[in-house]
Amino acid sequence: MYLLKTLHSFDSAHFLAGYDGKCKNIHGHRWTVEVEVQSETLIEEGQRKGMVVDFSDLKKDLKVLLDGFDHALIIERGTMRKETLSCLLEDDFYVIEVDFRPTAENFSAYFFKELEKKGYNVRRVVVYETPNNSAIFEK
Ligand SMILES: Nc1nc2c(c(=O)[nH]1)N=C([C@H](O)[C@H](O)COP(=O)(O)OP(=O)(O)OP(=O)(O)O)CN2
Ligand SMILES: [Zn+2]
Repeated sequence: MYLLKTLHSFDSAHFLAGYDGKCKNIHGHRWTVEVEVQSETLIEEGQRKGMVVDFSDLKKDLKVLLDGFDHALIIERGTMRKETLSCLLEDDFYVIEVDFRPTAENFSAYFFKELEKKGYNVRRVVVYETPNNSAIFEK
């Protein structure tokens, strides 16, 4: 089995609603996302001969996906008072609402599925919330 690995990072703020501790407050991370794709075989012809996928394509797709979250405030839908959210949006802050609690675990599953939608045979996605703490979603 061939495995290819690449990583990319983004900076964003989040908070864990209902968390009993400091993570209930809005705070930021430099999230680093490591992606592994797999294949039993290599491409046999053309520019990508001898490759699982072209690193350039994988890097570009991962960057597009992650850059969408860069410098955003990521909020689990329904966990911020409507008025507060409206004020942030009116003042032109970049806010993204997601349908999951924004933990490293949920992000790893989310990025895994998004990359699968783009056609990659994804083996594993690791999301580092800090250099020491990471969550993994794998097949
Ligand atoms: N299993 C998980 N546990 C926690 C997650 C998570 O995504 N998955 N997330 C958090 C918070 O987001 C928090 O920011 C992490 O804080 P902490 O563990 O305290 O990490 P630090 O490195 O910032 O800790 P210091 O002790 O301040 O260095 C919590 N748990
Ligand atoms: Zn956090």
